[in-house]
Formats: sequence, C-alpha cells, structure tokens
Amino acid sequence: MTADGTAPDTVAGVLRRTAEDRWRIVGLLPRAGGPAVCAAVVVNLLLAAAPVLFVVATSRMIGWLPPAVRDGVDSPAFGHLVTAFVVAAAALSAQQLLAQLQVATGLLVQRRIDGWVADELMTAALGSVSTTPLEDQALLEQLTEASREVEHGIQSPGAAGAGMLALLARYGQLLGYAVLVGLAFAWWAGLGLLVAVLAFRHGQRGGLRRYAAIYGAVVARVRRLTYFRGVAMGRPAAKEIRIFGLLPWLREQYREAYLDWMRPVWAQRRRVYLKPYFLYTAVGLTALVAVLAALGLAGGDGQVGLTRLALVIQAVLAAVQLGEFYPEADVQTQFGMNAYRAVGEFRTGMRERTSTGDVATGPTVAPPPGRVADRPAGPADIRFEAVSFRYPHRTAPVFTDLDLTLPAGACTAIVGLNGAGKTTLVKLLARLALPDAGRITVGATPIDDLPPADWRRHLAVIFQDYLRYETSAADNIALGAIAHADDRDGIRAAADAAGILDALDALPLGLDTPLTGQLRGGVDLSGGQWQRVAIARALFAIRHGASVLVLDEPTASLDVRAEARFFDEIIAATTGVTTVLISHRFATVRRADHIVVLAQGRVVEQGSHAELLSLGGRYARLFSLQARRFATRSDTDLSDGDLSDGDLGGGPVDADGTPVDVGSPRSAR
Ligand SMILES: Nc1ncnc2c1ncn2[C@@H]1O[C@H](COP(=O)(O)OP(=O)(O)OP(=O)(O)O)[C@@H](O)[C@H]1O
Repeated sequence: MTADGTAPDTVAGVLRRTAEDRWRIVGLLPRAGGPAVCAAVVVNLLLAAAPVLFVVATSRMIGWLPPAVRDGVDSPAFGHLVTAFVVAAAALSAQQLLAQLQVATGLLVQRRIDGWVADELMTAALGSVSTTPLEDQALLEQLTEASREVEHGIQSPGAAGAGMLALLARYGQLLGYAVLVGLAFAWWAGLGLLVAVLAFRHGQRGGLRRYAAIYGAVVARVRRLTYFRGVAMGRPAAKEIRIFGLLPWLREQYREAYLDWMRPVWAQRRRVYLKPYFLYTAVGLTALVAVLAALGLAGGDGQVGLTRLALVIQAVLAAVQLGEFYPEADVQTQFGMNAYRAVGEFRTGMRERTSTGDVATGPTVAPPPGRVADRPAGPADIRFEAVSFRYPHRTAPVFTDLDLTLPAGACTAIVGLNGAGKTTLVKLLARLALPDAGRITVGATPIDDLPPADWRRHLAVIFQDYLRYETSAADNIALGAIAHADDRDGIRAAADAAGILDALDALPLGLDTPLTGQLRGGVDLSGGQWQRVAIARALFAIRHGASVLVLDEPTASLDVRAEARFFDEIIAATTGVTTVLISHRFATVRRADHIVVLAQGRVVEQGSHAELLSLGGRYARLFSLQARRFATRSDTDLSDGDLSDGDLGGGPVDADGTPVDVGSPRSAR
C-alpha cells in the first residue's frame, strides 16, 4: 500500500501517483525562470495551432479547387484558392521554424532546471555533518540514480520539464482537430476522435510507464554494469588488466551483469507492452471506425460539402497520428519524473537518517580572507572521553569507551593493526562520523557545541585516500584553504615544505600545470609526488589558521630518503600545531612526542617511543618485528648506506636485532 492507502496497482493509485509525479515536475518549471517558460509555452501553443491551420487551409484549397478550375484564373474562386495556398504554405513553414524554437526553448528550460536540481542534490548530499548517512546502500543507490540522470541530462528532471511543455503542442493539436471535427461535422464525432486517440496514446504511454517501473526496480543492478564498464575502459585499471590478462574475465562479468539487469525487463516486456497495446488499440479503432463510418454515410447523403469532408478526413487522419509515441516528450517525462522522485526520496532519506545533531548548520563555505573563524581559545588538548562508535549495518563496534588525549601542540602517533580504527578515529575527530556515546572535547568545549564548519576550519586532514584534483598544481595545494587561493607565496612555501616545489616548477606550466594526464597540457604525477602535494595542501591549511594537522599514512608512498627526512622537513614546519600521525612505519612513528597503540577498540598502550620499548608490550613487539625484518634485509639485500638509515623499518638495530633508539622526540628538535 502507498502512503495514502491506495494500492499501487489500482487504476486510482496509478492515476494518483502519475498526477503527483507530473505535478512535481510542473512545480519545477519556475526554476527555469518566467521568461524562458513563457517563451516555451508560447512556442508550443503556436506549434499546436500551425498544423491545425494547415489542415483548415488545405481543406479550403480542396474546396475551392473545382470552381477555380471551372472559372479560370481571374475568378474569385481562384483568388480564394491562392489565399488558402499561401496560408497553408505559411503554416507549414511556421511549423518547421517553431519545431526548432521548441528544441531551443526546451533546452534552455531543461538546463536551468537541471542546474537547480543538481544544486539541490549536492546540498542534500552534503547536508549532514557526518558522512554516516552515505554509508547506507539504499540511500547511495537513490543518489546514484538521481545524479546519473541529472548528469547526463537525457532523462533528467529538466528534460521532463521541457517534455511536459512539449506535450502542450501535441495535446493542443489534438484538441484543435477534435474541435474542427465538432464544428465541421458533429460534436459527438469530435469527442469520439478524442477518445480514440487518447486510447491509442494510453496503450503506448501506459506501456512505457509500466516498463519504467520494472526498469526502476532493477536499476540498482546497473551499478555493477557501470562498474565493469568503467574498469574495462578506465585508465587506472588498464595496467592490471593487461598484466593479469583479465579481458575475458571482464567481458564475462560485463555480460553477466548486463543479463542480470535486463532479464527481468525482457521477461515482462510482452506483458507490459503488447497486451495493453492491443487492448487500447482495439478500443481506439472501434471509436475511429464509428466516426469515419458516420462521416462516410453523411458524405454519401450529400449532407457534408467537399471542404468540410476534406477538413474532417484530414483532421481525423492527423489526429490519429497523435496516438503514437512522442519522441520529444515521452521517455523524458517518464524517466525524468522517476529521476526527480529519486531526488526527493534521497532528500527524505537523508533527513530521516540524519539525527538532530547531524544536520549541517552555519555556512559550509570557507570564510572570506582575513576573517578568522571562531576558535577555541589558545592551543588546547583534544580529548576522547568514553567514546563508543559502530558503523551502521555492522554488529561489532569499532570503539567502546575509548579514552584518549591528543596533547596540544604535540605530535601524537596512532599505531594499530589493520582495522584497529585509526582512520575511524580521525573521522570522529573531524565529525565525519558521530559517536554513539561519549564525547570529544577541545579544551573545555565539546566539539558538538562548535558549528561543524567552524570546527573543521581548525583541521587540516589528509586521509589515506586523499583526493587528486584534476586541476592545476597550485589549486591542488590552495584547496586546503580555498578562501586564500590567491596566496601564491603561501602555495609555494607549502610546496617547498612538502618537498615538491622543484618538481612542480619543472612542469610545463609550473604550478599552473593541470595535474592530470586526461587534459591536454596536463601532466600526471607519481604516487609519492601526489602524496607530497596532498601534504602541501594540509600545510597550506595550517598556514591559514588550521591548528590541528592529521596525516593518515603520510609516508606510505614516500621513498626511503623522503621518509627518513619526513620529520625534519615536514613536521618541523608545523611546530606548535597539534599533530596526529597515523602510520604503520615505525621510522615515521618513533619520533612522535606521544605514541598511542589502539587494539580491540581501546587504547592499550601509550607513551614515548622509549617508554613503550621499555614496557616490552605490543608496541615493542611490533617494532622489533619490523626492525628485525629489515635488519635481516639490510644484512643481505641492502648495501646502500642511505637505505639502512631510517629505512622502511624501525631504524638501526643492534647485532641481535634489538632496536637501538636514536630517534629524537619531536619536542626536542
Ligand atoms: N564505511 C565503513 N562501513 C562499515 N565499516 C567500516 C567502514 N569503514 C571502516 N569500517 C570498519 O571499521 C573498522 C576500523 O576501520 P578503520 O578504517 O578505522 O581501520 P584502520 O585502523 O584505519 O585500518 P588500516 O590500518 O587498514 O587503514 C574495520 O573493521 C573496518 O572494517
């Protein structure tokens, strides 16, 4: 049952939902702007009138033809014939011109509506403080469906709006023909014609509506299809596909995904299209035959003159053609309405899944340059107090009563096995996920009390899966503090601190080079160079007021020398900034002021590198495991002295593999 209690498959239910969907699209029209919509309405009404006028004029031509032939070129009948011809020709030409104008005004309306809907969609998608609602697969499917149509603009809400306006031309025409038949012959015949054509139309359009419903029910399966197509044709996977010879496998996966998607649609096609089509065609034909039979009888009896006979026959034939599929409106309105329904459902879904504290308040854009965001006074410790958190649809919590302090102005390294919750900790800190229990405070202030946008302006976070923006190198750095994008010196300084300035300067357009191989004149970077650009982005944010730096696996792609110098070159540039460093690499971790070991959703050990080693616990075991591995490798494989100093492992070790602590804590640098 639907919300209004109407069973979805009853005629009333279908009519009601169709009317609601259409009304929603009509409600979108003002978004295209009054003048554009008015122009489109006028064009479509004229496009309705022109063919009707053509039928009238050509019928008059037929009527005047016998007397004109009989009386010669100087006769008034010939004059009427010429006038009718000119009107018919003008109506025909106008029709051609108006068809072009219909496309142009339709596109304008479509683009404006789609722009507005895309905006709505983005606002809804970013409307929650946390990213948790977007972990919900049902919601993600709605977002995918809605954004796909809006993006492609073929079956989008905007196309539906333009399609609705185009229907004015078709139904206006139909009404015109029915009125002509009514005036020239009989009103019951005009009505009969209307019924016949609408029955044909219903057979066509209803089939499309049912088809769209079946298609909509399996649309989630398109995702797999799109995924395999993307993998097969996209650049990122090109190497692996070749190396592992995956083309046959991919082809098979694609074929299976396609069949999985289309099979239910094919299975039902006959039911939804063919049977109703025959039914409504039979009804339409009956009504049509009745009208034409009555006309034939009246014509035979001499009750209807030549002009009127020609008029009615032409009107009926032209009207019958309107019982067909409308390429300029039908698919657009049907699928565009579905897309807009998906937008609405996504918005509602976001609202429902967004708890009260999860609604973004305040501006989400960066403040103008010069305006310092409200900030907690002075550097302050950040505390996780009895924080519990579990992802939706997961049974096991990531954290249970987590207590943790990130000391102000110090560098805290977070260590733990895969899946221990390190990245989740950062999401909680950035309010991209909200605790189920407990709280996070900065100084004495719970971060929940700060407007999310303001709190996030204090953070410079580079996640493991940081973004590689397809824009210039300078922009890639400036996006850390977008309001200061014109601070060219700052961008250069951040790039320099991240050790990437020379490489960027050497690009064809220097810092203005687009960082992508997909654009002409663009250049792609290596993984390590990208990582440095991302680090530079965070440093730029720090330069413009962020006071908490979070780097998730910042040295994962750095070469051995760069990793060894990471602290001296990068972390040194952020003295006094509260820094959180997540890393599996002890050469990076060991120099942090404070090290926290996470396991089973809690802090199991914490202290300095030396303290944790002397504790002989989990950290010491992990450290010596990594150090021993590399000590063995350095004995046998590595002859380069540079590599043995601060390499991928824990640094120097003594003869039996026990790590030797030579790393200076950050506070002592
Ligand atoms: N979006 C998500 N939805 C559901 N579960 C998730 C999600 N992200 C992470 N998890 C789960 O939460 C737990 C912690 O993940 P998290 O990414 O925080 O670990 P991590 O310590 O950063 O791991 P790694 O060292 O591999 O990066 C894992 O069990 C993971 O499977």
